[in-house]
Amino acid sequence: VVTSTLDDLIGKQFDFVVVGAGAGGGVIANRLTEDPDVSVLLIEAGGSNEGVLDVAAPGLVNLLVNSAWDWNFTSTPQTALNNRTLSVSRGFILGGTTSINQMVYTRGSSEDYDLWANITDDEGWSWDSLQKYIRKNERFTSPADHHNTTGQFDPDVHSFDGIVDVSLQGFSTGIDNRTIQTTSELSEEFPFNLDMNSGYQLGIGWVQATIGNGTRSSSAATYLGPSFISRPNLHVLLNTRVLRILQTENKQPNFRTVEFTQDSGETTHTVTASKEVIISAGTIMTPHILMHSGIGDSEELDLLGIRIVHHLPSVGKNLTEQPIVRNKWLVNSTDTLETIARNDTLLAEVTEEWERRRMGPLVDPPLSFIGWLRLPDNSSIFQQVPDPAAGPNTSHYELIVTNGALAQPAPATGNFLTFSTSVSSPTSRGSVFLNSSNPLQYPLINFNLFSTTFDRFTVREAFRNTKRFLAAHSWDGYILAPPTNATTDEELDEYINENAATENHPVGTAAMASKSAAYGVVDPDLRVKGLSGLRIVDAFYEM
Ligand SMILES: Cc1cc2nc3c(=O)[nH]c(=O)nc-3n(C[C@H](O)[C@H](O)[C@H](O)COP(=O)(O)OP(=O)(O)OC[C@H]3O[C@@H](n4cnc5c(N)ncnc54)[C@H](O)[C@@H]3O)c2cc1C
Repeated sequence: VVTSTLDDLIGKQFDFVVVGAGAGGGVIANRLTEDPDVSVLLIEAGGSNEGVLDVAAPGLVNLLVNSAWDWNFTSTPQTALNNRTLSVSRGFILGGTTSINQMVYTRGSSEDYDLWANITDDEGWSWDSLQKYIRKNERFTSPADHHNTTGQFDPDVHSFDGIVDVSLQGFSTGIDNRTIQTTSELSEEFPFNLDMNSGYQLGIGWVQATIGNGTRSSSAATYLGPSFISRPNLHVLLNTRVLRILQTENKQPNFRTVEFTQDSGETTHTVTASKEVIISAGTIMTPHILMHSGIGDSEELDLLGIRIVHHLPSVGKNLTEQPIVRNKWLVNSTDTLETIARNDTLLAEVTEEWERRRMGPLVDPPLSFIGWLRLPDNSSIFQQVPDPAAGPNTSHYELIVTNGALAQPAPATGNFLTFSTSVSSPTSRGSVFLNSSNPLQYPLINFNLFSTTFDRFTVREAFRNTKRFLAAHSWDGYILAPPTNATTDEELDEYINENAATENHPVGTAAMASKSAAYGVVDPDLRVKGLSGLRIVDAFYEM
């Protein structure tokens, strides 16, 4: 049952109540209801994804940021970025952020998972242990144009019978050959990687995206899609905002009661799970709900007049984000994204092609290659700070190659090539904290971007390295002008400070730590430390 009407649930009892239907919530509600004797209520603040063209058509993804499907959060002023505030997107719709994201299917490096296992003291989080779940999730399918994909991925590291569709690019772009040629021309610094999802991520390779038949394969379309949603034991309540989790019995510390509203707080209701509540509201809203429930740093919550029920100081701390700069080169071509974006007739034509045949430029998100790269081992930064990457085969920065400008709306004139550079192993940490004791008010999100010398050094070097990539012969005659003439550290910093944004990959505010660690929000079984009845399943990260 998918409903926005509370009356549809009258008389029903739930073993589990899951808060938030994004990546984490969709999976957990689906897996729990595999057992017909287990009943689940999944509560989502946003509305249905049904029939939303911009969500379904991958090429329209840039219209989703700052739309009605986005929570539209804003960060606090970022000191290192000329005090600019940054927009923070999160999906406000069934499927959560998987309904508005860029769909890139990135598993990460095997060393990242092994670090989780190490820190949590739980082998279950290692790369090898997680393989069976990674495979259960993935269904690798043919791209929209059904081209021959030999040499573009490694079938051995994929599964072909999971739940979420994954495919390679389905519409080739004018820069594909030049990019591939550069990986042989400059193979030492920018090697081709046949499949960056093998556990060995370093190099440049073809993007794999959570797309099937040219259509977004979100958690709403898959785990909560037609094959599962009619289960009589699965209930989804839309347009419902969870405010707090309440202590169920006066027996501390059991939290199984969820308080919510459907009319901006005018009336509130509660539902109690007979077994457990699972919060899957994401990196921004999970700590927000916990803190309003009195679970957090007691001194800090006291200042807001929130009654403390469980002192857990790590809640909302450790916010980790990957800063990105979208570097835009002016190019000598009209075969780029802006040609379609600024011509309404052409846009209507490609939209019709997508609607009728699931073909054409709208079958892909606006990127065709990704690179995961490291600073050289002898970089001067490593004389000042230890290498923060999870291991020697894990990247420090990411390159994202787009055949056009990513600005929305498209620039009025000119054609572009964007090489976005992002710090993939950032060391800056920020926090999510409350603005007031009113759970309907948005929290204060402070990423604290570029508060470390490592992040600053890496973003500068990533830009310099990108310039070397584009100086290869493969790009002869293509590039007309660089995004900036900056070359010194000071000049580059000015450019970065005006142009850096968040990559919308925040993690860490409900961090996982070992059972014995005094810090962390959840243990390796995802139970909130020191409480019973309450787990967190969303974008976590180790402290
Ligand atoms: C623009 C953009 C592009 C991205 N691109 C990529 C990409 O290409 N590849 C990739 O792997 N990742 C990408 N990401 C990140 C990725 O989508 C997220 O990391 C992931 O979806 C996080 O999953 P989650 O379950 O933690 O939270 P979400 O998917 O955000 O789910 C949380 C859900 O909880 C709901 N919720 C929150 N608060 C409440 C409340 N109080 N009451 C009820 N419901 C609530 C939300 O509405 C939402 O549905 C991108 C993100 C953005 C914004």
